[in-house]
Amino acid sequence: MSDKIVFIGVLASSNSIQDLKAFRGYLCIENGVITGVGANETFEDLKGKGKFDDFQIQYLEPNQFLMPGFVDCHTHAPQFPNIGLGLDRPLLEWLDKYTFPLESRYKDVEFAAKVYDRVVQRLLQNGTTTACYFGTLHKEGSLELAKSAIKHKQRALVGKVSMNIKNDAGYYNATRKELNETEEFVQCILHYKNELVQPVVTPRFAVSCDTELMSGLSQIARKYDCHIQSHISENRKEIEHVLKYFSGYQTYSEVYDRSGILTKKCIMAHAVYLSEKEMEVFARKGVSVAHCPASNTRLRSGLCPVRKLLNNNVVVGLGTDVSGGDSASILDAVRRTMDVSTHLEFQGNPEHAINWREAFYLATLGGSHSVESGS
Ligand SMILES: Nc1nc2[nH]cnc2c(=O)[nH]1
Ligand SMILES: [Zn+2]
Repeated sequence: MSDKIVFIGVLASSNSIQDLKAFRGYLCIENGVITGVGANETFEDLKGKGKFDDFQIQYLEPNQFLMPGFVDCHTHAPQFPNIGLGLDRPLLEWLDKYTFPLESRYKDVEFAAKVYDRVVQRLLQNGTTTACYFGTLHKEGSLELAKSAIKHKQRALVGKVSMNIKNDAGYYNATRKELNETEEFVQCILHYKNELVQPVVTPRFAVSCDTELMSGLSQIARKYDCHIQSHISENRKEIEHVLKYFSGYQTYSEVYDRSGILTKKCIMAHAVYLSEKEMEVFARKGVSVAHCPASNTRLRSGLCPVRKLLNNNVVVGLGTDVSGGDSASILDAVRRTMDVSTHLEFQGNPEHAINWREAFYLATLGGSHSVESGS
Protein backbone atom coordinates (compact mmCIF):
# COMPACT_ATOMS: atom_id res chain seq x y z
CA MET A 1 0.00 0.00 0.00
CA SER A 2 1.18 3.53 -0.84
CA ASP A 3 2.34 5.62 2.13
CA LYS A 4 0.31 8.46 0.63
CA ILE A 5 -3.44 8.00 0.62
CA VAL A 6 -6.36 10.33 0.17
CA PHE A 7 -9.87 9.42 1.36
CA ILE A 8 -12.91 10.96 -0.33
CA GLY A 9 -16.29 10.92 1.44
CA VAL A 10 -18.15 12.28 4.46
CA LEU A 11 -15.93 13.65 7.26
CA ALA A 12 -17.35 14.37 10.72
CA SER A 13 -15.67 16.10 13.67
CA SER A 14 -16.40 18.52 16.51
CA ASN A 15 -15.00 22.03 16.53
CA SER A 16 -16.58 22.67 19.93
CA ILE A 17 -19.37 21.19 22.05
CA GLN A 18 -21.97 23.16 20.08
CA ASP A 19 -20.41 22.71 16.66
CA LEU A 20 -20.24 19.27 15.02
CA LYS A 21 -19.33 19.55 11.34
CA ALA A 22 -20.09 16.85 8.77
CA PHE A 23 -19.26 17.56 5.14
CA ARG A 24 -18.25 15.86 1.88
CA GLY A 25 -14.57 16.29 1.33
CA TYR A 26 -11.09 14.74 1.34
CA LEU A 27 -8.52 13.85 3.94
CA CYS A 28 -4.98 12.98 2.95
CA ILE A 29 -2.44 11.02 4.96
CA GLU A 30 1.28 10.86 4.31
CA ASN A 31 3.39 8.43 6.33
CA GLY A 32 0.65 8.08 8.93
CA VAL A 33 0.17 11.82 9.42
CA ILE A 34 -2.88 13.82 8.30
CA THR A 35 -1.48 16.43 5.92
CA GLY A 36 -4.61 17.91 4.39
CA VAL A 37 -8.38 18.18 4.85
CA GLY A 38 -10.82 20.09 2.68
CA ALA A 39 -14.05 20.24 0.75
CA ASN A 40 -14.83 18.21 -2.38
CA GLU A 41 -14.41 21.18 -4.71
CA THR A 42 -10.88 21.80 -3.38
CA PHE A 43 -10.07 18.14 -3.93
CA GLU A 44 -11.15 18.34 -7.58
CA ASP A 45 -9.16 21.51 -8.04
CA LEU A 46 -5.99 20.07 -6.45
CA LYS A 47 -6.41 16.78 -8.33
CA GLY A 48 -6.57 18.73 -11.63
CA LYS A 49 -3.24 20.31 -10.70
CA GLY A 50 -1.65 16.88 -10.12
CA LYS A 51 -1.41 17.17 -6.29
CA PHE A 52 -2.62 13.60 -5.81
CA ASP A 53 -0.80 11.94 -8.74
CA ASP A 54 1.33 9.82 -6.38
CA PHE A 55 -1.50 9.15 -3.86
CA GLN A 56 -3.68 6.07 -3.58
CA ILE A 57 -7.25 7.43 -3.90
CA GLN A 58 -9.85 5.70 -1.70
CA TYR A 59 -13.55 6.55 -2.17
CA LEU A 60 -15.66 5.80 0.93
CA GLU A 61 -18.89 3.81 0.51
CA PRO A 62 -22.14 5.79 0.88
CA ASN A 63 -22.66 4.27 4.36
CA GLN A 64 -19.13 5.10 5.58
CA PHE A 65 -17.68 8.25 7.13
CA LEU A 66 -14.43 9.31 8.75
CA MET A 67 -14.20 10.76 12.25
CA PRO A 68 -11.50 11.32 14.87
CA GLY A 69 -10.47 8.37 17.03
CA PHE A 70 -12.17 7.98 20.40
CA VAL A 71 -10.38 9.05 23.58
CA ASP A 72 -10.86 6.80 26.62
CA CYS A 73 -9.90 9.09 29.51
CA HIS A 74 -10.09 6.41 32.18
CA THR A 75 -9.75 2.65 32.08
CA HIS A 76 -8.03 -0.09 34.11
CA ALA A 77 -6.13 -2.40 31.73
CA PRO A 78 -5.47 -5.10 34.40
CA GLN A 79 -9.18 -5.40 35.17
CA PHE A 80 -10.16 -6.62 31.67
CA PRO A 81 -10.21 -10.31 32.73
CA ASN A 82 -13.09 -9.32 35.08
CA ILE A 83 -15.11 -7.39 32.49
CA GLY A 84 -18.84 -7.99 33.11
CA LEU A 85 -18.10 -10.08 36.23
CA GLY A 86 -18.49 -9.47 39.95
CA LEU A 87 -20.75 -6.44 39.77
CA ASP A 88 -22.81 -7.47 42.81
CA ARG A 89 -21.00 -5.30 45.37
CA PRO A 90 -20.67 -1.55 45.84
CA LEU A 91 -17.31 0.11 45.19
CA LEU A 92 -15.32 -0.44 48.40
CA GLU A 93 -16.43 -4.08 48.82
CA TRP A 94 -15.96 -4.70 45.09
CA LEU A 95 -12.36 -3.48 45.28
CA ASP A 96 -11.55 -5.77 48.22
CA LYS A 97 -13.41 -8.83 46.94
CA TYR A 98 -12.65 -8.84 43.21
CA THR A 99 -10.31 -6.10 42.10
CA PHE A 100 -7.32 -6.11 44.45
CA PRO A 101 -6.96 -9.94 44.24
CA LEU A 102 -6.99 -9.75 40.41
CA GLU A 103 -4.55 -6.83 40.27
CA SER A 104 -2.19 -8.68 42.64
CA ARG A 105 -1.64 -11.25 39.87
CA TYR A 106 0.22 -8.70 37.73
CA LYS A 107 3.36 -9.31 39.79
CA ASP A 108 3.73 -12.01 37.12
CA VAL A 109 5.20 -9.99 34.24
CA GLU A 110 4.41 -12.67 31.64
CA PHE A 111 0.73 -12.62 32.64
CA ALA A 112 0.76 -8.82 32.49
CA ALA A 113 2.32 -8.76 29.01
CA LYS A 114 -0.24 -11.26 27.68
CA VAL A 115 -3.30 -9.45 29.06
CA TYR A 116 -2.09 -5.93 28.18
CA ASP A 117 -1.30 -6.80 24.58
CA ARG A 118 -4.90 -7.98 24.13
CA VAL A 119 -6.35 -4.96 25.95
CA VAL A 120 -4.55 -2.46 23.69
CA GLN A 121 -5.71 -4.29 20.57
CA ARG A 122 -9.26 -4.53 21.88
CA LEU A 123 -9.45 -0.79 22.49
CA LEU A 124 -8.03 -0.05 19.04
CA GLN A 125 -10.63 -2.38 17.50
CA ASN A 126 -13.26 -0.32 19.31
CA GLY A 127 -11.93 2.88 17.72
CA THR A 128 -10.04 4.11 20.80
CA THR A 129 -6.87 5.66 19.42
CA THR A 130 -5.99 7.39 22.71
CA ALA A 131 -6.32 5.84 26.17
CA CYS A 132 -5.47 6.92 29.69
CA TYR A 133 -4.65 3.72 31.57
CA PHE A 134 -4.37 2.61 35.17
CA GLY A 135 -1.93 -0.33 35.45
CA THR A 136 -1.25 -1.98 38.82
CA LEU A 137 1.12 -1.46 41.75
CA HIS A 138 3.79 -3.35 39.82
CA LYS A 139 6.40 -1.33 37.96
CA GLU A 140 7.59 -4.06 35.58
CA GLY A 141 4.06 -5.24 34.75
CA SER A 142 2.86 -1.68 34.08
CA LEU A 143 5.84 -1.09 31.77
CA GLU A 144 4.49 -4.00 29.69
CA LEU A 145 1.34 -1.95 29.12
CA ALA A 146 3.41 0.94 27.77
CA LYS A 147 5.31 -1.48 25.52
CA SER A 148 2.05 -2.84 24.07
CA ALA A 149 0.76 0.67 23.35
CA ILE A 150 4.05 1.47 21.58
CA LYS A 151 3.91 -1.81 19.62
CA HIS A 152 0.36 -1.19 18.39
CA LYS A 153 0.85 2.58 17.88
CA GLN A 154 -1.86 3.65 20.29
CA ARG A 155 -1.55 7.09 21.90
CA ALA A 156 -1.52 6.34 25.63
CA LEU A 157 -0.96 7.74 29.08
CA VAL A 158 0.17 4.82 31.23
CA GLY A 159 0.11 4.80 35.03
CA LYS A 160 1.68 2.57 37.66
CA VAL A 161 -0.91 2.60 40.45
CA SER A 162 0.24 3.92 43.85
CA MET A 163 -1.26 2.78 47.18
CA ASN A 164 0.20 2.73 50.72
CA ILE A 165 -2.82 2.04 52.94
CA LYS A 166 -3.23 -1.56 54.18
CA ASN A 167 -5.99 -3.77 52.75
CA ASP A 168 -6.96 -7.44 53.19
CA ALA A 169 -5.29 -8.48 49.93
CA GLY A 170 -1.94 -7.07 51.11
CA TYR A 171 -2.00 -5.01 47.91
CA TYR A 172 -0.04 -1.85 48.81
CA ASN A 173 3.55 -0.67 49.17
CA ALA A 174 5.51 1.17 51.85
CA THR A 175 5.60 4.92 51.11
CA ARG A 176 9.30 5.25 50.24
CA LYS A 177 9.25 2.18 47.98
CA GLU A 178 6.14 3.52 46.27
CA LEU A 179 7.66 6.94 45.60
CA ASN A 180 10.94 5.44 44.35
CA GLU A 181 9.22 2.98 42.04
CA THR A 182 6.88 5.64 40.65
CA GLU A 183 9.81 7.91 39.82
CA GLU A 184 11.67 5.01 38.18
CA PHE A 185 8.54 4.13 36.22
CA VAL A 186 8.18 7.70 34.95
CA GLN A 187 11.86 7.81 33.97
CA CYS A 188 11.63 4.45 32.12
CA ILE A 189 8.69 5.60 29.99
CA LEU A 190 10.35 8.93 29.25
CA HIS A 191 13.48 7.03 28.17
CA TYR A 192 11.42 5.15 25.58
CA LYS A 193 11.22 8.55 23.83
CA ASN A 194 8.04 7.48 22.09
CA GLU A 195 5.96 10.43 20.98
CA LEU A 196 2.67 8.57 21.52
CA VAL A 197 3.21 7.11 25.00
CA GLN A 198 3.65 9.16 28.18
CA PRO A 199 3.68 8.31 31.91
CA VAL A 200 0.85 9.39 34.22
CA VAL A 201 1.34 9.50 38.00
CA THR A 202 -1.50 7.48 39.54
CA PRO A 203 -2.48 7.74 43.21
CA ARG A 204 -5.39 5.24 43.25
CA PHE A 205 -7.66 7.39 45.47
CA ALA A 206 -7.66 8.91 48.93
CA VAL A 207 -8.94 5.65 50.48
CA SER A 208 -5.68 3.94 49.41
CA CYS A 209 -3.15 6.76 49.85
CA ASP A 210 -2.15 9.01 52.75
CA THR A 211 -1.18 12.68 52.39
CA GLU A 212 2.55 11.92 52.55
CA LEU A 213 2.27 9.64 49.53
CA MET A 214 -0.07 11.95 47.61
CA SER A 215 2.17 14.98 48.20
CA GLY A 216 5.25 13.02 47.10
CA LEU A 217 3.44 11.83 43.96
CA SER A 218 2.28 15.32 43.03
CA GLN A 219 5.91 16.49 43.31
CA ILE A 220 7.00 13.74 40.92
CA ALA A 221 4.28 14.79 38.44
CA ARG A 222 5.50 18.40 38.66
CA LYS A 223 9.19 17.47 38.38
CA TYR A 224 8.62 15.54 35.14
CA ASP A 225 5.73 17.73 33.91
CA CYS A 226 3.47 14.72 33.51
CA HIS A 227 -0.21 14.07 34.05
CA ILE A 228 -1.65 12.80 37.32
CA GLN A 229 -4.86 10.77 37.61
CA SER A 230 -7.09 9.45 40.36
CA HIS A 231 -10.73 8.87 41.38
CA ILE A 232 -12.98 11.32 43.23
CA SER A 233 -16.50 11.31 44.71
CA GLU A 234 -17.65 8.17 42.94
CA ASN A 235 -19.67 6.63 45.74
CA ARG A 236 -21.32 8.00 48.91
CA LYS A 237 -19.62 5.48 51.26
CA GLU A 238 -16.25 6.33 49.71
CA ILE A 239 -16.81 10.05 50.42
CA GLU A 240 -17.88 9.31 54.01
CA HIS A 241 -14.76 7.19 54.49
CA VAL A 242 -12.45 9.91 53.12
CA LEU A 243 -13.98 12.69 55.23
CA LYS A 244 -13.76 10.51 58.35
CA TYR A 245 -10.14 9.50 57.73
CA PHE A 246 -8.96 12.99 56.72
CA SER A 247 -10.41 14.94 59.62
CA GLY A 248 -10.00 18.70 59.29
CA TYR A 249 -10.78 18.65 55.59
CA GLN A 250 -14.10 20.13 54.43
CA THR A 251 -14.38 18.29 51.10
CA TYR A 252 -12.90 15.35 49.19
CA SER A 253 -11.39 17.82 46.68
CA GLU A 254 -9.58 19.62 49.49
CA VAL A 255 -7.72 16.38 50.35
CA TYR A 256 -6.31 16.26 46.82
CA ASP A 257 -5.82 20.00 46.58
CA ARG A 258 -3.77 20.27 49.77
CA SER A 259 -1.57 17.45 48.42
CA GLY A 260 -0.93 19.48 45.25
CA ILE A 261 -2.75 17.07 42.95
CA LEU A 262 -5.33 19.41 41.43
CA THR A 263 -3.59 20.96 38.40
CA LYS A 264 -4.44 21.35 34.74
CA LYS A 265 -2.59 18.07 34.15
CA CYS A 266 -4.94 16.22 36.50
CA ILE A 267 -7.67 13.83 35.32
CA MET A 268 -10.17 12.79 37.99
CA ALA A 269 -12.56 9.92 37.27
CA HIS A 270 -16.24 10.07 38.25
CA ALA A 271 -16.95 13.30 40.20
CA VAL A 272 -20.54 12.14 40.67
CA TYR A 273 -21.13 14.06 43.90
CA LEU A 274 -19.00 17.21 43.61
CA SER A 275 -20.50 20.35 45.17
CA GLU A 276 -20.70 23.52 43.04
CA LYS A 277 -17.86 24.90 45.13
CA GLU A 278 -15.70 21.89 44.26
CA MET A 279 -16.65 22.27 40.59
CA GLU A 280 -15.51 25.86 40.76
CA VAL A 281 -12.12 24.68 42.13
CA PHE A 282 -11.85 22.13 39.27
CA ALA A 283 -12.65 24.82 36.69
CA ARG A 284 -10.21 27.34 38.17
CA LYS A 285 -7.36 24.83 38.37
CA GLY A 286 -8.13 23.27 34.96
CA VAL A 287 -8.76 19.77 36.38
CA SER A 288 -10.54 17.42 33.93
CA VAL A 289 -13.26 14.92 34.77
CA ALA A 290 -13.45 11.49 33.13
CA HIS A 291 -17.16 10.69 33.08
CA CYS A 292 -17.68 6.92 33.33
CA PRO A 293 -21.43 6.26 32.98
CA ALA A 294 -21.25 2.46 32.56
CA SER A 295 -19.28 2.05 35.76
CA ASN A 296 -21.44 4.53 37.70
CA THR A 297 -24.51 2.46 36.82
CA ARG A 298 -23.03 -1.06 37.12
CA LEU A 299 -21.48 -0.36 40.55
CA ARG A 300 -24.64 1.57 41.53
CA SER A 301 -22.51 4.58 42.34
CA GLY A 302 -24.91 7.24 41.06
CA LEU A 303 -25.88 9.52 38.17
CA CYS A 304 -23.16 12.05 37.32
CA PRO A 305 -24.57 15.51 36.46
CA VAL A 306 -22.41 16.13 33.40
CA ARG A 307 -24.47 19.18 32.37
CA LYS A 308 -23.72 20.80 35.71
CA LEU A 309 -20.00 20.13 35.31
CA LEU A 310 -20.07 21.65 31.82
CA ASN A 311 -22.10 24.66 32.97
CA ASN A 312 -19.45 25.20 35.64
CA ASN A 313 -16.73 25.19 32.94
CA VAL A 314 -15.16 21.87 33.95
CA VAL A 315 -13.36 20.00 31.13
CA VAL A 316 -15.09 16.63 30.63
CA GLY A 317 -14.10 13.54 28.65
CA LEU A 318 -15.48 9.99 28.67
CA GLY A 319 -14.07 6.82 30.24
CA THR A 320 -15.00 3.15 30.11
CA ASP A 321 -13.58 2.44 33.61
CA VAL A 322 -13.35 -1.30 32.97
CA SER A 323 -14.13 -3.40 34.99
CA GLY A 324 -16.42 -1.20 37.06
CA GLY A 325 -17.68 -0.46 33.58
CA ASP A 326 -18.82 -3.51 31.62
CA SER A 327 -17.87 -2.29 28.14
CA ALA A 328 -14.56 -1.51 26.46
CA SER A 329 -16.24 0.80 23.95
CA ILE A 330 -16.36 4.59 24.04
CA LEU A 331 -19.20 4.44 21.49
CA ASP A 332 -21.10 2.60 24.23
CA ALA A 333 -20.06 5.35 26.69
CA VAL A 334 -21.55 7.90 24.27
CA ARG A 335 -24.92 6.15 24.43
CA ARG A 336 -24.78 5.74 28.21
CA THR A 337 -23.82 9.39 28.68
CA MET A 338 -27.01 10.30 26.83
CA ASP A 339 -29.05 7.76 28.88
CA VAL A 340 -27.72 8.74 32.33
CA SER A 341 -28.13 12.46 31.65
CA THR A 342 -31.67 11.88 30.36
CA HIS A 343 -32.50 9.91 33.53
CA LEU A 344 -31.39 12.96 35.54
CA GLU A 345 -33.85 15.02 33.51
CA PHE A 346 -36.62 12.44 34.28
CA GLN A 347 -35.80 13.02 37.95
CA GLY A 348 -36.66 16.71 37.62
CA ASN A 349 -33.34 18.27 36.59
CA PRO A 350 -34.20 20.51 33.64
CA GLU A 351 -31.89 20.61 30.61
CA HIS A 352 -29.57 17.94 32.00
CA ALA A 353 -29.84 15.66 28.95
CA ILE A 354 -26.69 15.51 26.82
CA ASN A 355 -27.55 15.18 23.12
CA TRP A 356 -25.65 13.05 20.60
CA ARG A 357 -23.66 15.97 19.19
CA GLU A 358 -22.46 16.88 22.69
CA ALA A 359 -21.70 13.26 23.56
CA PHE A 360 -19.72 12.88 20.30
CA TYR A 361 -17.68 15.94 21.35
CA LEU A 362 -17.01 14.50 24.85
CA ALA A 363 -15.84 11.21 23.30
CA THR A 364 -13.38 12.95 20.95
CA LEU A 365 -12.26 16.57 21.34
CA GLY A 366 -13.46 16.88 24.97
CA GLY A 367 -11.38 13.84 25.94
CA SER A 368 -8.39 15.07 23.97
CA HIS A 369 -8.39 18.32 25.97
CA SER A 370 -8.03 16.21 29.15
CA VAL A 371 -5.02 14.26 27.94
CA GLU A 372 -3.27 16.84 25.76
CA SER A 373 0.41 17.26 26.45
CA GLY A 374 0.66 21.07 26.65
CA SER A 375 1.92 22.25 30.02
N1 LIG B 1 -14.44 2.25 39.49
C1 LIG B 1 -13.33 2.22 40.21
N2 LIG B 1 -13.20 3.06 41.22
C2 LIG B 1 -12.07 3.01 41.95
N3 LIG B 1 -11.69 3.77 42.99
C3 LIG B 1 -10.48 3.30 43.36
N4 LIG B 1 -10.08 2.29 42.58
C4 LIG B 1 -11.05 2.09 41.68
C5 LIG B 1 -11.21 1.17 40.61
O1 LIG B 1 -10.37 0.32 40.32
N5 LIG B 1 -12.38 1.27 39.91
ZN1 LIG C 1 -11.45 3.73 37.71
